[in-house]
Amino acid sequence: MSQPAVSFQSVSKFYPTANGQFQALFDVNLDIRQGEFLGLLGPNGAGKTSLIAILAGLAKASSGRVLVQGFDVHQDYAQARQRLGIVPQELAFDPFFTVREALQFQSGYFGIRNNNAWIDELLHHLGLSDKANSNMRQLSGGMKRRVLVAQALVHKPPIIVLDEPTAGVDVELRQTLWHFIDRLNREGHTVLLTTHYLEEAEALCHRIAMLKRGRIVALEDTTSLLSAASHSVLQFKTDHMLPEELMALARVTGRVVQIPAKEAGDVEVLLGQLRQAGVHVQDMEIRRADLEDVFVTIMGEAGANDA
Ligand SMILES: Nc1ncnc2c1ncn2[C@@H]1O[C@H](COP(=O)(O)OP(=O)(O)OP(=O)(O)O)[C@@H](O)[C@H]1O
Repeated sequence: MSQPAVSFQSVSKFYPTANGQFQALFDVNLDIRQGEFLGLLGPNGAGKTSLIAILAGLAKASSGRVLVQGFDVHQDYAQARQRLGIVPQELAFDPFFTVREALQFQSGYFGIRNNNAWIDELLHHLGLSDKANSNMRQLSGGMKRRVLVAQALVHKPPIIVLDEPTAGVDVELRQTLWHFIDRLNREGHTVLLTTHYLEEAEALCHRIAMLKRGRIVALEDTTSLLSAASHSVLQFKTDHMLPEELMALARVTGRVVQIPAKEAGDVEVLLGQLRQAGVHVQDMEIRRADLEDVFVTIMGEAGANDA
């Protein structure tokens, strides 16, 4: 098998806190294959940002190591960093640069001169061509986010790392971004994505890693993960309170209730329970489990005893 694009090897991370050491990552092992699109999912505080900060060389693992195409992110920092394009969560720019200057500056950081042809292509694909000469401070938040993506890609990195790139951005940018990233992935770039938008992960990622309280609790092809979750979901709307035994199983968002059902017989039982409790059900449907259902199930099961 060829060398992984990224290899996390027994990575642990402790943070000093007022109450002593806090362990954020526990012996994480994860290989990202060359050319794959891997989704790293986990609830708030699971350790995703810590893992990416270690990969980016911004934080040091307390133990273990991370290799980028065989280069250690600490010992061989420059070679590892050159291979990574990291789109960070937060927006930080020099407000006096124009968009093009910011991208030229970033190219210079990687020792690349005369990068204008690729910069033009990036601007075009990210819908920024008409902003090339605008000052960074004149751009909206969504436009700045596009520049962050362009900056991460100026040196055509083989590995693209996106840390919640679509948090709080509009549908148009999401579509532009995914179209472009998907194309780069098909051209051979490896992509690591963290996101809380499970629909995006389901649509884009070949493989999903799930992290819970600093441990990998699932690592599987997206399709196997979905087909292994053989259950269906009974979904309906209601204005009534559910009986306690169903409340424990259900995912409730406003008026929408979703309850896992393994077989057709279960649906009948559930409907019987609802009728008996006087719960009036509207817009009922039975659908296949999606990644969000799988995520909720795995997060509920995994490490339930180590809280
Ligand atoms: N500098 C720090 N000092 C102490 N604890 C920290 C520090 N950075 C992170 N943590 C803790 O480590 C754990 C993992 O945090 P991390 O930011 O990596 O999670 P995350 O999965 O990225 O979460 P989110 O989805 O909210 O961004 C959390 O419990 C967090 O409080």
